Amino acid sequence: MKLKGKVKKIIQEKLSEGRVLHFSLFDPDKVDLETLYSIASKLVESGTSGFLIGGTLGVSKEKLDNIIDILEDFKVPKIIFPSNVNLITEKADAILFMSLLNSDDIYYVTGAQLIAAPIIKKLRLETLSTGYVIVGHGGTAAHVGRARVIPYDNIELIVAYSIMAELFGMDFVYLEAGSGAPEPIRPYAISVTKKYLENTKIIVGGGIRSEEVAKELALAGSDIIVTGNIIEQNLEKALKIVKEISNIRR
Ligand SMILES: CC(C)=CCC/C(C)=C/CC/C(C)=C/CC/C(C)=C/COP(=O)(O)OP(=O)(O)O
Ligand SMILES: O=P(O)(O)OC[C@@H](O)CO
Ligand SMILES: [Mg+2]
Repeated sequence: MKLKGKVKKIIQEKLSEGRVLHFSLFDPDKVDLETLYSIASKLVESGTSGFLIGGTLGVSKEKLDNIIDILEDFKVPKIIFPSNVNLITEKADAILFMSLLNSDDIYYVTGAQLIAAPIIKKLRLETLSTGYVIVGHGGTAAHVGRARVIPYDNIELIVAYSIMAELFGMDFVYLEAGSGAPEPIRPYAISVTKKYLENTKIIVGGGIRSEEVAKELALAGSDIIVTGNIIEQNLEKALKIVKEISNIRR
């Protein structure tokens, strides 16, 4: 189902009900196209609120388009999680229009966004403006994005970057520990950051592999929790995480 132009509204409505959202990340370089539909339907049944589609290495627009075609029927938004300008497709409902705020490479701060902006405008693709901030382990995204990775326990820097995102008027700040990170963003970092933000919502992802951690991050103030690897590695566990998050009311 096409949800273009309605994605931000859907997210805001769900958050205003006191809910915490779960987004499922599909990495086009890793998903098995044979099982994708059934995995997606189990995730939707368990309460996932969105599909993030994106990856760092090995991701082509063709792979991206194939995945969105398979996910088309689901009544949850298909949102591009871009690693570069080649991953813009009108098949998606929205794109995280993101800037890697702690990158040392201007390309990932405003360079890719300059190229992408006119294309996105022409395609009338809905944008979720996002300050992408890589913390801790960082993973492939940190390497490719030449991020000056913030230590897990440097709360002051995490807060400062999050305030930056808000002062830029961004819809979201995405606190990223990196795909497959050995440990996730600290709940304490979330709860402190939450105190400083009025409008910008917090997305957290990277290394979230248990219901307990997901619940802690949700109760600490995360608005959207993203899991990727656990879906690929242990679907049962992933579904438990989605259910745990979906049952939370703040
Ligand atoms: C706005 C547009 C079109 C582009 C912006 C591009 C930016 C800012 C990129 C930041 C740096 C970067 C490489 C981000 C990747 C984000 C992402 C898709 C992470 C998930 O990647 P996984 O594929 O799960 O990680 P692995 O490759 O380690 O599996
Ligand atoms: O794959 P995981 O470790 O769940 O991370 C999700 C996302 O934050 C990766 O960019
Ligand atoms: Mg990948």
